[in-house]
Amino acid sequence: MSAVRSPRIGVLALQGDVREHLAALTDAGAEAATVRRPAELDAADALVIPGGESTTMSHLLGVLDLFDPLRERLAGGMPAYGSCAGMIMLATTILDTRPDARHLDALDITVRRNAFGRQVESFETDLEFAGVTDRAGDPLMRAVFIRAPWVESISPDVEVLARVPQGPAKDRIVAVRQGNVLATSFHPEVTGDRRVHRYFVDMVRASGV
Ligand SMILES: NC(=O)CC[C@H](N)C(=O)O
Repeated sequence: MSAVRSPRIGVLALQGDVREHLAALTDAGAEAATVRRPAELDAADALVIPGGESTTMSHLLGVLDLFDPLRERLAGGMPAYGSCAGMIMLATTILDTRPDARHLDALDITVRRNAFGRQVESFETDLEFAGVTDRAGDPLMRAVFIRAPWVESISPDVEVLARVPQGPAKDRIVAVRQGNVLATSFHPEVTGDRRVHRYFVDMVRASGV
């Protein structure tokens, strides 16, 4: 009899905080590995798409022959978590992007790129994250936003997990989930708080992959 194995979670390693996501996933109980080639995607049960520049990421996915296989895996229900540019890549509709940028259509939301504008391009705030900070004794979550998108609108089967708590962007949606797909406008990999990665690893386990 074999023990239940840890989920194998790939981190798309084209741009962004790849090492930080690998470390956070390992801390959260997953086996984590970089994904740069189709065979590495095949070997993963689930995928994290880090931040970066979504238009560049879209281009690189095409160059590396990853775009179509990734779209297919997502359409087949592979769990995925996108942070910042990763959220943009997963969405169905992007505002303020380049006409030639492609995206993965896995999350039925409209996202606005660089939505917070110049004055608050990068900022941090403490927020409520549904299913995480509302458990007894769990503190608010520190969220770091870097030229981040926000979610402008969602379809009815998308669950809102977090909103901006105060300031000019108060109540804007910054974390969502639809089935096996999770996305945050902010970067939990940089704070040392592993709760979002644990939430995702739990999602992957529950998906039965
Ligand atoms: N930190 C980030 O991932 C920024 C996202 C970037 N502004 C984009 O549009 O893709």
